[in-house]
Formats: sequence, structure tokens, C-alpha cells
Amino acid sequence: MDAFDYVVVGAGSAGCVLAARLSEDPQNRVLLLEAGPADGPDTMAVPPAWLTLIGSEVDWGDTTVPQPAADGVARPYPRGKVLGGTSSINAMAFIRGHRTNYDEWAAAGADGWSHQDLLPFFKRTETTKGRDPAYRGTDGPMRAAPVSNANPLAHSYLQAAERLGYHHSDDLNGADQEGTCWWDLTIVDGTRQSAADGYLRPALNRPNLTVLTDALVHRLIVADDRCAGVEYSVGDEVRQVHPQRETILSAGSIGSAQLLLLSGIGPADHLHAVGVDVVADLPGVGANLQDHPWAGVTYAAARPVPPARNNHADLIAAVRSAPDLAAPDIQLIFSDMPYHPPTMPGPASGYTILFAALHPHSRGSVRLAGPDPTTAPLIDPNLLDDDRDLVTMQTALAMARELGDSPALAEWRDEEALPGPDVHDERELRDYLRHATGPYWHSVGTCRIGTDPAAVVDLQLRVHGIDGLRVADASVMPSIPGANTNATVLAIAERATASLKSAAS
Ligand SMILES: Cc1cc2nc3c(=O)[nH]c(=O)nc-3n(C[C@H](O)[C@H](O)[C@H](O)COP(=O)(O)OP(=O)(O)OC[C@H]3O[C@@H](n4cnc5c(N)ncnc54)[C@H](O)[C@@H]3O)c2cc1C
Repeated sequence: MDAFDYVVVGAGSAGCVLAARLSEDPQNRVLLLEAGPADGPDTMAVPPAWLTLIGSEVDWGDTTVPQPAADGVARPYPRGKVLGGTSSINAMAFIRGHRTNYDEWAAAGADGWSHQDLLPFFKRTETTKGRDPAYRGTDGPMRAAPVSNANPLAHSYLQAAERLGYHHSDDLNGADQEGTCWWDLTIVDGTRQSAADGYLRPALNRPNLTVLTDALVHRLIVADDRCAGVEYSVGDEVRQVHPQRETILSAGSIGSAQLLLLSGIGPADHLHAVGVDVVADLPGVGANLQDHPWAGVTYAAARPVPPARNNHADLIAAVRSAPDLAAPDIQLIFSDMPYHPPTMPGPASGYTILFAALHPHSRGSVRLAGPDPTTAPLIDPNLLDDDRDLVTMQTALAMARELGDSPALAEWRDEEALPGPDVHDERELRDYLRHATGPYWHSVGTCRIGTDPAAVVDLQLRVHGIDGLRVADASVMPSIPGANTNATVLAIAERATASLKSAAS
């Protein structure tokens, strides 16, 4: 194999940014390794079909471990396994957290990761039109635009919100980060734009960029506290590659934690227990897994619901459950389909007002089931473990119901199907939420930034105690932002590239 300066592991949201940006400099020889294939089913391009990708050949097909505080049941935990990674199977919403979310990262010790620090990198990711250039990018690879062809039902829902006095924001990624909004989607001419489409594919003809798909990374090669490269397989053939500068893990919150653990970098007691030799006792690896809990109130429709044109979720709201909060803690999402767990019988035709707690207190983990890199890791988002999350979800459910009962939706509404018109008692509502709540699939935090003993990477995303190794993806977030996570991952990867470029100069 040719010589490389950088090896990037994982061609997901972050990996596509890193590979494309690093290879802009013809002096940098970059290898990008991806476990999944170069492309997937045609439905990957079709926005309303995104849910059909869960469990498909471009999903790793994981499930969580049983969730004790959420009815003891395991939940599907999709993540993309294809060029573009999870950005190739996600719902295409392009939204940042509230500015205070990033200021909290900095205040908690992630110096250099405040909103002001990250803003140039958010802008670098995107091209937007007609937006405030103080906040929004104008010449980046991702083309983000607000929903302009919404489902008629969503317009009725907006009227319901207006009647209830909800503020409306024209751009939740701009100055006004609260209220209802036709959020930005990365759909271009009716087709999904993944990070592979935006960043990687335009760079594929560069002679200094090599992309290897169907290449499963097994572990890092570490000697004398330095990462010398990675061991990976293509089919039955096991290979090694030794970059001259650095290895960057961008395998996502599940994959990056799993690879560090497989390499003996993690909590010593866990590594001993699963038969992996300890290279560095780093207790924070795989800890601190965070995700947004989400559930919904589903209505049977009184008349046929027009087919979805976008991602089934044209309109959202970021709202506060109490006026004294610094930022929204609840997201409400209007979905033009009846979205509920398969274990609950719902209407054939209907719609759902989904809601998520944006700043959960529950903390989970990623652990190994054993030392074999082909064995799925144990994923535990620990949903609703902290009762404060259930309390926020109860408040959110009440908001969703109030909106759903509005006269503005009368022409569409038959009756509330889930939790159902008779469910009002506190205990029944909590039971419903324990059953209906799932993870929103926004895993973060398993290799978090910081300088304290539980942190995994330093302020430049270098793994503590190991030279030549960085992590750059959703796993480095110290805490989950109050928004869907893809836009923040892209900004993190842009910032990581800037660090790598300055380290090399
Ligand atoms: C169904 C779903 C819908 C979502 N919808 C939205 C949305 O609408 N908006 C939003 O903002 N966020 C959404 N998200 C979340 C968002 O897409 C992710 O947070 C983001 O894509 C994560 O980026 P990443 O680079 O950290 O990881 P990923 O994009 O998951 O990339 C990791 C890559 O590493 C590869 N990899 C892992 N392990 C190995 C290994 N051992 N060897 C080689 N390669 C490996 C994977 O195959 C993958 O390609 C959604 C997530 C899901 C699952």
C-alpha cells in the first residue's frame, strides 16, 4: 500500500469532512477507511424513504441493551454503514444547538469550543441563501435550505401553534433560536445531500486521496504510547497501515469508543473483564453516552393525509418548559405520519406530534461484549434513568396534546390514538412514556473533550496519553446540544481539520 500522512477511520459525517479538507492540500496523502460500501439502495436519495433505511444493508443493525427505566425493552439503534455514514441514512434536518449549549462546553473545561469559537466552523460547512451572514455560511459544501413545500397539514399545525401564542423563528440557526420554524434540511432538488455528497464525492478524483470501502478497522497499533497506525481487514485479508503523521478516529460515538476499547485504551477494569490487554487506563472511554429521549402523541386522521414531500417532519419548535431556563429544553416536531413504537397499535392513517427532551440528565455507555472486532458493542443510552428526563417528557407530552387538540387541526383530526383520550392519570402517562420513549439516535459524548481525568481527548482532540491519535466525530461532544447532531458534527470536523493543518505547519 502507498504511504500516507493521515489515516481517517470512518467515512461518516465527520470522516468525509476530514478526508476532503485534508486532501485539499496536495502535499497531504490521505487514506479514508470505511467498513461499509461505496453506495447503498436508491432509496437513500429519496427523502421521505429515510425510515426504510433502518435495518437495511447500510445500517449496522445494532440494538441497545434492555433499558431498565424504559420498560426493560431493547430499542433499535441505527447508524450508517456506507460512505457518508449516518448522514446517508438520517432525516436530513440541519440544525445547530442553542448558542448557550456550546458556551456550556467551554465553561465545563472545553476551552476554545464556545459558540463564538465554533461559529466560523459552522459557517464553513454550509451554503445558505437569504440568511443572515453573521450566522450562516454562503460557500460551504452542504446546501441547507428551509422547507418551502410543506405538507398542508403542517400549515394547520403552524396555525395551532400561532393561536397558542408560540413565537415563530425564521431561522433557528440564526440569531433567533427559539420557537416554531420551517427548519433547514439538506435536500437538494428533491434528493438527499449526505456528507459524502457534499464533501467527499467532489474530492474523489484527487490523486492524494485514497478511499477504501468494505474495510473494517479492527484496532489501533499502539507502541510506546504512540499510535503507529491501524489494523484492518478487507474480506479475509488482514492489513496494516502506518501513516507518517496521524491517525484520526471518526467512527462515530459507538464506533470510535469501540475501537479505542478494542485497542486497550479505556477503563482498565472493563478491559480486563473482556480479555483485552490494557494499553492506557482511560476511564472516560465509552462512558458519558448521551442521547435525546423522544416519543409522540399520535392522532387518527379524519381524511387522507397528503403524501410527505420531505422527511415527514416539516416543522419543529424549540421551546422552554419554564420561562427561567436559559435555552429551550424541549423540541416539538410535527410529523405527517403516525410514528409510534411497533409494539403499540396505531392508526393506518394519521399524524404525530413528536417531542424530545433536549438536555437529558441520564448517562449511558458503550462497552465491549468481547475482544472480537466483528462482535457488536453493548450500547446503553440508559433512557429515562434520571427521573428529571421523564418529568420533562411529561411536560412535553402536555404541550403536544394542547397543540393537537387545537381547533386549527379540527379538519384533520379524528381522535387521539396514542396515548389515547382516556389516558390522563399521572401513573398512566408515565407508563405510556416509559413504553413509547425511544432514543432519537443522537449519540454523543463517549470520547469527550476535556482536561479532567474522565476526559478522553484534549482541546485539540488528541487522545490523552497517546501520541499521533485524535478523535473527531460526535463522540467528542462534552454534552449533547439541544438539537439534532449532524450540523454540530460537521463543525467539529471542520475545527479538527484546522487543528491538524496548524499542527503540521
Ligand atoms: C436514523 C437517524 C436519523 C437521524 N436524523 C438526523 C437528522 O435529521 N439531523 C441531524 O442533525 N442528525 C440526525 N441524526 C444523527 C446524525 O446523523 C449523527 O449524529 C451524525 O451523522 C454522526 O456523525 P459521525 O461522523 O459522528 O458518525 P457516523 O456518521 O455514524 O460515521 C461513522 C462512520 O464510521 C464507520 N465505522 C464505524 N466503525 C468502523 C470500523 N471499525 N471500521 C471502519 N469504519 C467504521 C461507519 O460505518 C460510519 O460510516 C440521525 C441519526 C440516525 C441514526
